[in-house]
Amino acid sequence: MDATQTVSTARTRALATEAVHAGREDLAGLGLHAAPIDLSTTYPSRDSRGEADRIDAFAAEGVLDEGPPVYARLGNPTVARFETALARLEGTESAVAFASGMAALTAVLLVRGAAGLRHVVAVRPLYGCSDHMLTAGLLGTEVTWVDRWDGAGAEGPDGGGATALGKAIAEAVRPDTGLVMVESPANPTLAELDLAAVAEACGEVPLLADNTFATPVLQRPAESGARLVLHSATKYLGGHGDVLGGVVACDEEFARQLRQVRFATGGVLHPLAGYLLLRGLATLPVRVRAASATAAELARRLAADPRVERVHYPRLGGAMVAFEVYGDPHEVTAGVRLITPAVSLGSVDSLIQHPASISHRIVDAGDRHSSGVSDRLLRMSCGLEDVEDLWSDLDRALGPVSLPSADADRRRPRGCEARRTAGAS
Ligand code: MET
Repeated sequence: MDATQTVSTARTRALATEAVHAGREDLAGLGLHAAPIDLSTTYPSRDSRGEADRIDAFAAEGVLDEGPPVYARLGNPTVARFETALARLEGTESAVAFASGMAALTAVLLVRGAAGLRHVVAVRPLYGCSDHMLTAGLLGTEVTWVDRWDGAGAEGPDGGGATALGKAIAEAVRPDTGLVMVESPANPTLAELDLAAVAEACGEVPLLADNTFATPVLQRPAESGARLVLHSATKYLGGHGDVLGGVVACDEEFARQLRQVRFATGGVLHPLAGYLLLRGLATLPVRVRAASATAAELARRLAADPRVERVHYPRLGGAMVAFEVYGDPHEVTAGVRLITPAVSLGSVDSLIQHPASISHRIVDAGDRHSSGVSDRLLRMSCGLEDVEDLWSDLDRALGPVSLPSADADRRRPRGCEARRTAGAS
């Protein structure tokens, strides 16, 4: 594979600088400013023997030596630039990009399944389709759910629940466990967990942390011991709601296996998507910080609003807010005019959706409820609009104040009290 794909995990430059320059270091030498988009599906060579050797090496090792990738399903130079940049931001050796976040998760499960390690330990809530893939055993996997609410009270990194959750995970691990999977902050409740404690509890089993909501701007799970960092790149990495993609940041050994699965299954990222994702990374720190400030302010206002029963906002911060209304949540999604009523997240414009109807519809209602996904929960992705305009839209959509007696303590935003400043450096 292209030499730029494997990078040193030691980052010497600040995150904002890497976001703009990683994966592009050779451009000036090429006489270019913007990254070139290579749309080739195949790559000519008059040396068939040489190509045979390179294909053998890829089949055995998941790595191509220098030179063109033979065929676009093995690799693509534009996509490789995005992979290099994302690996640098997450502080991992490598990254492997896919057509979507679900294609990326599929590849991870196939890698482990192929090694005979078909058992997965997972913590709810997870994104609805991830939950469904594991619950239904679509890829021949078997899942043991460890519910973060079960007796642990493990709602935050600082709670004693971290130990209980770690214990529950360690107890759930079997000889055929190939993966432990978590989200923090989780989709859609924004529940957090102590990634370092979970990684420790995993022992030798790789921990996959979905970092889609936090992004490497707020949190780098590899530094806490996660071997695999998953992103739906469709969200904050792309940042403009116009590109679908997924990526796994990890060590080079795992990356080689992922590339082999990607070649076999064909879930490749399109080069144009690779270009857009690379471009999206350049503004990631600025977008995430600006949208997070807006989200924190909206969380504060929602928490003080008598029409809102409960607000979920991570201690870590971030641009997502979830809240439970006393009234009909469907009326709120129907009532917004500036905010887009749509699933997905991470775009420059704000989106709101009802998880029980869309993102988590496919999860059994009982499992949704027991993992804290109430039918009255709304999930909002804050964009870059002015906070006052967003608030007036939400305020109008929430409708008239007609109250059950509101318990101020219940309405306090979870996590806000102990919220840390995002430490992106
Ligand atoms: C197809 S529904 C969900 C899309 C996206 N993963 C979200 O959580 O919004």
